[in-house]
Amino acid sequence: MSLFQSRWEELASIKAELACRDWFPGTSGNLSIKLNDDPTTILVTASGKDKSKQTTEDFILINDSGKPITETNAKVSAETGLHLEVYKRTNAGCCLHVHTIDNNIISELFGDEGQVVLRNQELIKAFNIWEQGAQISVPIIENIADLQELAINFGNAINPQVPAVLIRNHGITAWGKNGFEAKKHLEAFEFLFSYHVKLQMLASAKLSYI
Ligand SMILES: CSC[C@@H](O)[C@@H](O)C(=O)COP(=O)(O)O
Ligand SMILES: [Zn+2]
Repeated sequence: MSLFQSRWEELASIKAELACRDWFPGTSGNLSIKLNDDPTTILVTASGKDKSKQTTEDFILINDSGKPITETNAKVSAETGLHLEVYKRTNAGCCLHVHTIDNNIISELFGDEGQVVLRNQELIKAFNIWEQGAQISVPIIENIADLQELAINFGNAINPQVPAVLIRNHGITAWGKNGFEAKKHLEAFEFLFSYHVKLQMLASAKLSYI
């Protein structure tokens, strides 16, 4: 199997799994996986598609400027610029962007602080942080309509030690050195966000009964 085919299948399988979790509502979300460095080649999702469906036009091969390098009628993801920032600034091999209710609520709850600090959770070990009292701080940037400016702000917010950035009331972009690690990181962040949202809800429900 060629490298192109194996990366295509790897990304298609991640896409199918995330779709089963309902993480691509309303055609939202975009995914990418790197094939090569020097010159950089990346498979990225086509824009505006129903990401719960599998088609032969799901991914487009692009260069490090985001331009397709094979013949295609499809358009690259509107948020390709954000993926390129990740590949430029980290050792990522795969990058996943999803909109979920939990990541949107967390981004709004902590948006004014510009970060959310996650701590006291076993699953922090998914980020390869093993010490007692471990914590991880996820940057949060404002969502703006100008996607070029959004990509610049997103790139500036990247901390190579933390494999994700939240975009306020929009979604999360998480990455890893390969597809397996990117999905592991994304799932761990979403677990931690869901835990915090539910805990916060329980805390405020309890207060209102007192
Ligand atoms: C249809 S709402 C979502 C989009 O505006 C965007 O944020 C998104 O995640 C998907 O864009 P896409 O161009 O399909 O990759
Ligand atoms: Zn998006």
